[in-house]
Amino acid sequence: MTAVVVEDLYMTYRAPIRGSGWKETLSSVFNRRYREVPAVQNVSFALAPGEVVGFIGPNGAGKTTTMKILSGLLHATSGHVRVLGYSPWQRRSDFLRRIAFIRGSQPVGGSQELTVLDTLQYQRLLYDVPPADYRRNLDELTELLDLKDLLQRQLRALSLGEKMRAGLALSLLYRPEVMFLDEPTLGLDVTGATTMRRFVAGYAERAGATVLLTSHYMADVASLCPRLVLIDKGKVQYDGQLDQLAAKLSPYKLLRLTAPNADEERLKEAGEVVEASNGTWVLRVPREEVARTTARLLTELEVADLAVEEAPLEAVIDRAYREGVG
Ligand SMILES: Nc1ncnc2c1ncn2[C@@H]1O[C@H](COP(=O)(O)OP(=O)(O)OP(=O)(O)O)[C@@H](O)[C@H]1O
Repeated sequence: MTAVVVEDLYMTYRAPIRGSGWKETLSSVFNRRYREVPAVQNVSFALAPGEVVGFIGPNGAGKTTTMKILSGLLHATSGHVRVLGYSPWQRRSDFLRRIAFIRGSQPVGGSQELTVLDTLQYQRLLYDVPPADYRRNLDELTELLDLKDLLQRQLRALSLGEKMRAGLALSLLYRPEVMFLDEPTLGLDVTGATTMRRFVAGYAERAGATVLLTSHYMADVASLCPRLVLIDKGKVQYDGQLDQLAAKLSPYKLLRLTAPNADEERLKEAGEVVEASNGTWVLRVPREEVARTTARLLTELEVADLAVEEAPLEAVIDRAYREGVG
């Protein structure tokens, strides 16, 4: 059984055309015209239960639209979508109890005057969480998300990182089996983002949850997602393993070499020098020549340390966005 199935998904928004200037604005009130904005075109992919998959693409690629369709907030123009066997747009309560859609840009909705604890209790009633499960889950989430000092505070008084932790607790209180995470580390500091990643990975593993995650931060993708679905202009450009994408798009590897007495001119013959400081060099070497170049450097130089690294993921993804995956 697959957790999420998307086949031939299309979504077109109907956006009103508004004129500029008061005359045109007034006339567009009485004489409405619309234009069709294609957001998702022929998207297909499937997620197995327990898979954690990165859903990435440049701004406006169609990621949030797809997630809104998968969580039932939007009805697709056409195509076939199933999440845990349900049609999401029907928004049946038993479906909603098994999924969570968490957005870094709006981590907690509802009244901002309520305290975190009140909101959690309200959530318990809304999602019909049995009292014993509620207490157990709340204790666990309080510990893992460091919520103790936040429980009595009003939502409106929380920082972005604190709101995100509260938002996660609200969504995970009912133990969803599928999570759609839309930029969960948006605006978080380094520690906040690391906590978030660790928490998501831990929850997915413990609960066996399926996770589809969008992020513009490659550190999220690299640390959480062995598989990527890359979309651009509403179409899937790549669906496969992250490391295979890196191998395909980056014909180079980096050799990080510490050799205090090395001659830079000699190193330039081995590869392009991209960094040099205090006896440590980073050379960019064509992938197919890495083994030969490494062996040569080790025999010719007095090498204190040598490591072979993949090109940074940012560079790989930037290339995928600019030039396509091909
Ligand atoms: N309510 C709407 N009405 C009209 N067009 C929309 C609407 N929402 C999104 N779009 C358009 O649909 C396309 C896809 O938008 P979407 O928000 O899904 O992209 P995204 O990949 O999530 O982008 P980002 O990374 O910037 O959040 C864009 O061209 C966007 O302008």
